[in-house]
Amino acid sequence: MTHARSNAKVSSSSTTTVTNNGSKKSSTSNKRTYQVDSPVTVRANDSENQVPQEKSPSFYLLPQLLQSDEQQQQQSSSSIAVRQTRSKIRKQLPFNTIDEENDEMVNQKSLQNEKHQYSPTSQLIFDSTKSPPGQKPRIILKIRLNPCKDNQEQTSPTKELANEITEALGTVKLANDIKHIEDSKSISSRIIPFTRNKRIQSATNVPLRKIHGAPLRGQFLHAPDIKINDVDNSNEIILNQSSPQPFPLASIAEKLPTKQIENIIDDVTNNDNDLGFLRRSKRRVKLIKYKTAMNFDSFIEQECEDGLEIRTTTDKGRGIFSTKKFYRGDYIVEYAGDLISYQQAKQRELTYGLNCRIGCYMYYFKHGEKVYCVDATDETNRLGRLINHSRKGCNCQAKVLVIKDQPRLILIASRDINVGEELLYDYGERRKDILDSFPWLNE
Ligand SMILES: C[S@@+](CC[C@H](N)C(=O)[O-])C[C@H]1O[C@@H](n2cnc3c(N)ncnc32)[C@H](O)[C@@H]1O
Repeated sequence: MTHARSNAKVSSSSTTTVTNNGSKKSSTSNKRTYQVDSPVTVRANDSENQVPQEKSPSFYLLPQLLQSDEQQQQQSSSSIAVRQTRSKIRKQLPFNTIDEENDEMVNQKSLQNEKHQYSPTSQLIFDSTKSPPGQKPRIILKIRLNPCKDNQEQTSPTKELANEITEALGTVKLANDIKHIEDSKSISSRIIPFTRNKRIQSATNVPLRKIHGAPLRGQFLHAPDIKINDVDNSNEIILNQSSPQPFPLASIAEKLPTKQIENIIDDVTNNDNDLGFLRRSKRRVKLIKYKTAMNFDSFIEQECEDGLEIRTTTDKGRGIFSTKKFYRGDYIVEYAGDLISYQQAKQRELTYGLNCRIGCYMYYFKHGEKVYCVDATDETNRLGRLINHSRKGCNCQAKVLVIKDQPRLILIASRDINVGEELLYDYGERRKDILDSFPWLNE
């Protein structure tokens, strides 16, 4: 980002609140309240119309996904094939998945009433098991609902959920074979990566869109701002010899460490002295391959800017403020703009430099061996470009995420952020002459 030019500051002392465009407000109508308290597992038969017991997480068989023994064996011998199959299936699901790499497909469904009194969440675990000889292999979609706090307005989630899945996938059959309950529990208890108080970020206002040909409902995209309660393990059953073994990858997944690859990207200004008077911020961008990258992918693809609003500040022009609580590690917003090469950016800088009214919205970063720039100079309705700088009091951090081979810049929360706080990140400028000229960069 260039700081040698003056910026288009909006100077106003009023505290105007401008919410982002209406699209963010759209799909909150589909809200319901459900409660399920004790995990009861139900599974397996072809009766389409039976509804699992009230207050029960349930298993659903996806018949169209059942494979032959031969296919199953082939898959067992090849983890790549397994991943491909799962990836294929994932694309058919009407909701996002996370943790794909670990062979676990956990989906979060947000179910909450309008006053946000309830925060039950279902987890959908995609569980492929190795079938015992003579039995058909199966793929199970398991839905587990966390208890909600209040007891009002309880309805059965399972039927509605089944309807929604059916709507999206075409054929889903409710499962009802109680005799396999213990096997299923054994499998699930080994596969479900329940983390204590794990929290999944919400973006409940994301409108209905189509991705991979399947409709995505807002509430399926991301779970609400809740903590997933500890699992009641009282019903956990230890896997016994006669139980079907968990799918190999699934059991390995438990032991896998979080796959986090961190590359501290060199300061791009280090090997670039030819910009002359056009100085750029020194930025250090962490490239992180998120284990939950799929989750962030959808935030980016849906242009999610939930929980943010523009306000005019007294001394920094416009700024972005939170309208909801963010937690450390949460996706905040994409620094959206034109992704251009270093050479193109140089050209644009020269043009912009001629006009002192153009502010600095160019974010340079190195990805792999290449230097890129996201040029957000054009006035758009995207909010990332309006986030101001703070060195000492920043609460966001820039990251590079690769989507479809393209580096994307996002800002995530570097600490918990309360409602009403201004979002700030460190522009990274450390050169003395620049800091002398723009003292606010030091603050
Ligand atoms: C990416 S823009 C941020 C949005 C900008 N405030 C606006 O109204 O368009 C960066 C510019 O905002 C201003 N800015 C950002 N952080 C600031 C700070 N801490 N103090 C003063 N000005 C700041 C500077 O003019 C900077 O060049």
